[in-house]
Amino acid sequence: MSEALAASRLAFGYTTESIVQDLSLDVREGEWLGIVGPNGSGKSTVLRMLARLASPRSGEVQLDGHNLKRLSTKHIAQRMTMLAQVQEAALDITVRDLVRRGRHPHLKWYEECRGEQEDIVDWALQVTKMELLQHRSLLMLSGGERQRAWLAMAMAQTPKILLLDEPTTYLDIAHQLELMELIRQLNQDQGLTVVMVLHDLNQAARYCDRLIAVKQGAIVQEGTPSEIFQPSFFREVFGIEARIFDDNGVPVYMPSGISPLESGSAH
Ligand SMILES: Nc1ncnc2c1ncn2[C@@H]1O[C@H](COP(=O)(O)OP(=O)(O)OP(=O)(O)O)[C@@H](O)[C@H]1O
Repeated sequence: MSEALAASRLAFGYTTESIVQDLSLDVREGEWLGIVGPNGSGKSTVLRMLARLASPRSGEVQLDGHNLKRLSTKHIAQRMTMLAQVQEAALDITVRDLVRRGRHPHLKWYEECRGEQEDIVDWALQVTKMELLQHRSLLMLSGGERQRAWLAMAMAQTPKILLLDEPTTYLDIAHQLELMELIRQLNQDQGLTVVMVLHDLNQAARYCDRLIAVKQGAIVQEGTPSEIFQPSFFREVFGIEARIFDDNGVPVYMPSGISPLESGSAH
């Protein structure tokens, strides 16, 4: 399997203080990679660098073997899209118009979104279950509905690589599972490469092929969910004690308390 994205020796900081240091990772084509770690550890920053929304102080990201810095925005948008953690303030446009924006990278400047393009918009609305709300303004949606509208836009972009930052935050449990199942379907049927920051570690273990744990701007552990889910992982990365169970081959953890030694030092 070839690499869809490769980051080498990334460093980032807003001030002289480092937020990310010497971080390298590869994302294979068709893989579902989960990024986990405590609050403020640098997960969103890493994702933003992979999407070229943040420029590394040093190091580089390659998309399909090409330095991201040298690719056009349009080329990148045809290959990859990112659904950010907190969407910008709601716009007064309809859900359908938002989703149509997902087609822009695939249109010539003079082309309008119609015909086959509109079929893709219909498909994106359908798979995200937003058909009934498509004529509603974004201003008149709940947080979860708005989240799904942005996901529909990302789907309409028909990316090969989807980057998501805690996409389930505003969703109730049924919509969380629907979203994860939808992404699984796209991942398995269409080979969509997925990189996802997730706080729910049990969901991460259930869906991701591989996990990387980030702490203080560096990768501290990496492996399949079964390799990663050990009491020492929860203690060292999150500062908690946990028991691990097996649910038909999927590891599941149950927290039992704050680790005495790690207490207060997880962040
Ligand atoms: N605009 C900014 N200016 C200065 N520092 C920032 C800025 N944005 C983020 N940071 C800091 O960078 C660090 C990493 O933030 P980042 O959002 O990448 O963490 P995260 O692991 O995604 O956190 P969370 O799980 O809370 O979403 C944090 O310490 C945060 O306070």
